[in-house]
Amino acid sequence: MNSKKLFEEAKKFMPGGVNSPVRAFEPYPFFVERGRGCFIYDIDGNSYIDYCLAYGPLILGHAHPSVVAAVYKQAEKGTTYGTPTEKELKLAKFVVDKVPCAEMVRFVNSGTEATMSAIRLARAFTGKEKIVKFEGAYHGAHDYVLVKPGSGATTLPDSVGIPKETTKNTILCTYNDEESVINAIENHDVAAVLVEPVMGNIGCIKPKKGYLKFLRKITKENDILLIFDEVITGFRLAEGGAQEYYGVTPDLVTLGKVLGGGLPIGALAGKKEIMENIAPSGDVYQAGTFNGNPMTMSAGLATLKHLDKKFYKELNKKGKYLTEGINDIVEDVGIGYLSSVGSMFQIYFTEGKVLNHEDAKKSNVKVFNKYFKTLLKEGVFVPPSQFECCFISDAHDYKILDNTLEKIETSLKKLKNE
Ligand SMILES: Cc1ncc(COP(=O)(O)O)c(C=O)c1O
Ligand SMILES: N[C@H](C=O)CCC(=O)O
Repeated sequence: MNSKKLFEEAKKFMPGGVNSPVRAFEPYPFFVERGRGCFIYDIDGNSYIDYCLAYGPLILGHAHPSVVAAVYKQAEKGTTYGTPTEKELKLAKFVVDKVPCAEMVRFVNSGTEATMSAIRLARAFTGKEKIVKFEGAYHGAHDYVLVKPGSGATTLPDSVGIPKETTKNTILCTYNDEESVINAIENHDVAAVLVEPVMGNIGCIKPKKGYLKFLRKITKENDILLIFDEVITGFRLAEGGAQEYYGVTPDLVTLGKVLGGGLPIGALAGKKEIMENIAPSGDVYQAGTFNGNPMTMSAGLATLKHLDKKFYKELNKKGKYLTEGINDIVEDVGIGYLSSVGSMFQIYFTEGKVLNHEDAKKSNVKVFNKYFKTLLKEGVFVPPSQFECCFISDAHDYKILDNTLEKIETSLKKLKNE
């Protein structure tokens, strides 16, 4: 069966034919046969250079030999026990060692669980209920944060099925804008400011100079916890994530993606005095059958052992090479606006800078969709939405990057001439 037929069949058995909305694109998503290095192969015999990388986790590329070996070795010993293993301790020590704000860690199974638990913890610790979130930021698919979210929900109305009682405590602010945060804090008793330090679910938007420092200062002065949602940026921008990259230390961090080496994971970490409020040492309930799963811990450890300072220097150098190349193309051809940081990037089809959700939403989605389809035909897979972010892995070499630049140029020239 080919992808088209499988998708028709899948729609009969799974809502929309997929298990996460962003995966469904027109006319049908390709069904994957396998992945290797920077390539993903579909069941129809096509291969693509992959810049989606499963939405971020695959920093070493697909099926890295040391990750495969670690997972295989663990599988032979059992896949889950419901009782502690030394691997959890090793990964927790790794996080504490590398991530500036992390003194203790709780492993969960997804970024969604991580932010949900971090908010609960922040509310318990501060005794307050309101949280600030930014328009266009995505923190997973739970009720507290599905208010003007990014990612697959960007172009949809806010999800139905969420009680108003739940979201009345979620205060929306504008990213890269000081005034909206000052107003929110003046008018509400805020427990926590939750921010993606780099917005990675509305494309890719960097914090303007000093913005994260401003958030740190204003939260500290008002007894508000600052939570960095580093599900994307954690172990992506630097060993210590965005907090190391930008030199701003939050009170709590949520992690996921890269940390699990391609297996499902989430984590929350932070100062000991806050983290010790989590059960069983404290009264904030958090639990999970698969928390700290040994398969995930193995994949995480096998991945993180490659991620030292030298690794990020090289990865970010590749990021600079590719994005400078794209920027030149965008300027020469006269279409698109590139936004990037480290090994993360996105092209918007809009005039002027993209500093927040509103700017991003001005992008011409129809043009983006054409760009996506042309690139796919050329053998390059970027996430199928304007409001997702592209990633580079260690497996993308310079020859591949040059090849990608040629294909992006072809695709943008086609669009320009239409
Ligand atoms: C910044 C951010 N937070 C939270 C999440 C939720 O993570 P998950 O999809 O693992 O639940 C995501 C991605 O989905 C994310 O990008
Ligand atoms: N933007 C999301 C995570 O970063 C994409 C993953 C998903 O929702 O399937």
